[in-house]
Amino acid sequence: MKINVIGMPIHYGADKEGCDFAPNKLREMNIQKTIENLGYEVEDLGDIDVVKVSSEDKFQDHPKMKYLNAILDANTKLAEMVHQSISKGNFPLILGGDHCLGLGSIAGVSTHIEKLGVIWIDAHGDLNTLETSPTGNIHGMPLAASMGLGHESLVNIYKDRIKIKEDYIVHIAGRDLDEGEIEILNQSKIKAFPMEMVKKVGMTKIIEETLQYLKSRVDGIHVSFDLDAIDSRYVPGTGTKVDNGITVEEARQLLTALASSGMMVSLDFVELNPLLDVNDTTAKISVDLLTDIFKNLK
Ligand SMILES: NC(=[NH2+])NCCC[C@H](N)C(=O)O
Ligand SMILES: [Mn+2]
Ligand SMILES: [Mn+2]
Repeated sequence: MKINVIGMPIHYGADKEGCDFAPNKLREMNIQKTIENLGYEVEDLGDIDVVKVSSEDKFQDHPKMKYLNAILDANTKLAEMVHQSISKGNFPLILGGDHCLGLGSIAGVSTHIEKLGVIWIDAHGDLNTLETSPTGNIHGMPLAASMGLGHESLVNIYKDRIKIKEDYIVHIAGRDLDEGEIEILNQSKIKAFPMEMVKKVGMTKIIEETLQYLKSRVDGIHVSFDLDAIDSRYVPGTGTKVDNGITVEEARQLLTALASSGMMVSLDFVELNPLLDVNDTTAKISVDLLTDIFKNLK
């Protein structure tokens, strides 16, 4: 299997500079060589071209969603690139960038797999719509949009249709959801394993239940990993840190188990912010986790 690295240097969804530097940071840290050394052929498809918008103009396209058109444009290009990658039988590794890129990656993967499962690993819900969002930051909206909730421009990005079925979604490590997101989650068919449940039953059990749940329902799984799922004390280099999260070891256990399930078809690795990082701690954790994922990928 060939791996395609796709860089998405975007920070508009977070409205905070820094995560746009992450794809190149990971390249500098030899992510390609590291994966090649595991025996894979790796082709880096480069970066998605993200148009420049001045921060004064963030609300120019919509009064409640920041940088809307630039985000739609970049994610449409990302969706096409992911689509091409999977068409060739390759595995797309999408390096963020902020989590708005889930819009594009899921749109691209979902053109190939009718019953697409999504595992969203995140302290946040990313289940806001423009009505519920307290910030107008689009990185808080991609999961809702992918299942058909929110502004139609986000929902219908790339292809005019809903991208994933609610009951094919598993959410893990949530602990900082906005009021409106809690309502959306409770009314949805998403299978959620919030942080308190991870603490109570342990990661081994969460992995077992996640895979058991999805195996009978879906034909392939897209994993969307937000670094802030990890406890704030271990990951200084991410933009919306939350305490009481999973440990680095738990993240490794989860990601390697998903990789070895034989069902993972694509991966988002998002919200690394090199400008906030301390001595490259978070960048090193990122390379380390990615290495272990590809060591175990089946
Ligand atoms: N991908 C993320 N880190 N999302 C953080 C979202 C934070 C908050 N819920 C918002 O909508 O603004
Ligand atoms: Mn997120
Ligand atoms: Mn998050």
